[in-house]
Amino acid sequence: MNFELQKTENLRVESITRLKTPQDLKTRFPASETALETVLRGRSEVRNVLDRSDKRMLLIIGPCSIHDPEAALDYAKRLAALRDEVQDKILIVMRVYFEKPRTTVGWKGFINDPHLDDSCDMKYGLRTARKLMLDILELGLPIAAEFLDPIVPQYMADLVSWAAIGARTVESQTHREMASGLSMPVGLKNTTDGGIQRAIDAILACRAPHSFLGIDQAGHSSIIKTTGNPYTHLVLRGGGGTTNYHADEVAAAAEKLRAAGLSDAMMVDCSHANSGKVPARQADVWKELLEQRQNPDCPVVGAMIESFIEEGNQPISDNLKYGLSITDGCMSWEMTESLLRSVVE
Ligand SMILES: O=C[C@H](O)[C@H](O)COP(=O)(O)O
Ligand SMILES: C=C(OP(=O)(O)O)C(=O)O
Repeated sequence: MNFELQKTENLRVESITRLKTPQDLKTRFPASETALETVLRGRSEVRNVLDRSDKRMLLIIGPCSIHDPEAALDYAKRLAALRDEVQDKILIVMRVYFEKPRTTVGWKGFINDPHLDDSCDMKYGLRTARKLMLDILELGLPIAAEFLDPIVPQYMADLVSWAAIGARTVESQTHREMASGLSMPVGLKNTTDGGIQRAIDAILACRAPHSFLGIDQAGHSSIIKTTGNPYTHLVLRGGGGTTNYHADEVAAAAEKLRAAGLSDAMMVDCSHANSGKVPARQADVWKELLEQRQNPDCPVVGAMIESFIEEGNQPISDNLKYGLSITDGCMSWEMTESLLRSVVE
């Protein structure tokens, strides 16, 4: 065999397509003063909740994933009005999730495959995602996102007020490094087996400075040096076939955080394993959290709910129902409104 003639790289790569740089996209879709004010106010309010100087409950709420920008903006308009109604008691930030981590394979979210047909038109995905975020921010509604691909934050982290590192990536050094340089507070999910130690390790890792490889605003590969992110915190989401939002589980998690020298201020995801992925059960989790918060020492400062216009979810098809999730099931808008209004009545 003549090894000299053998190709040794890209043997399994079909194509590589260049994209606009992050700077180009931002020039094409710049943030207005109103949008930037919404981002900054959102970040500051979330930090105040985590520091407990703002006693309101933080609520990250919105669809499991964005697949239809029109329906997402429709939802955002309703949520912006509800946010104003409940703002004395609840600080609402909209879940605007464009990236989906999968257990095995599946649709990876709007940025990766915006046309839902495996054409993976990421040019359109990045552009449309940024445009939708700007439209939502114009409503005065701050945005929460999960960051999965380490390149994506360069294109849109400037528009995000709270970010998540998910249960499937919380142990990944790449994601911990990324979170150490993000400008907004970052919630670290417990792992899918329900264990919280990896998330606590992640908080410690994200708070430290790191140096790693990434891209700059011009798209050049670069050495990124970060200072560490002090607003990294735990998000309990259940797992391993069980929940972890009950008072004794929250107290045990708080104890572990304090033992690690961390603040025990944490959030609870009412969905995922905590709801057994039954959308309406999120309401039971939410109500129990409100009860726990009657105790002034309760470490739960925030919650997450997956909510959209219609209740439930649907498989991807050519005939999608408007306002219905194509990933995990969501609580309906009707239930969302009545659940949140009942807190201020
Ligand atoms: O939040 C959404 C899902 O729980 C997550 O993306 C994993 O989904 P999967 O187990 O269906 O792949
Ligand atoms: C994937 C998500 O959550 P988790 O990482 O907890 O599974 C999510 O919130 O969309």
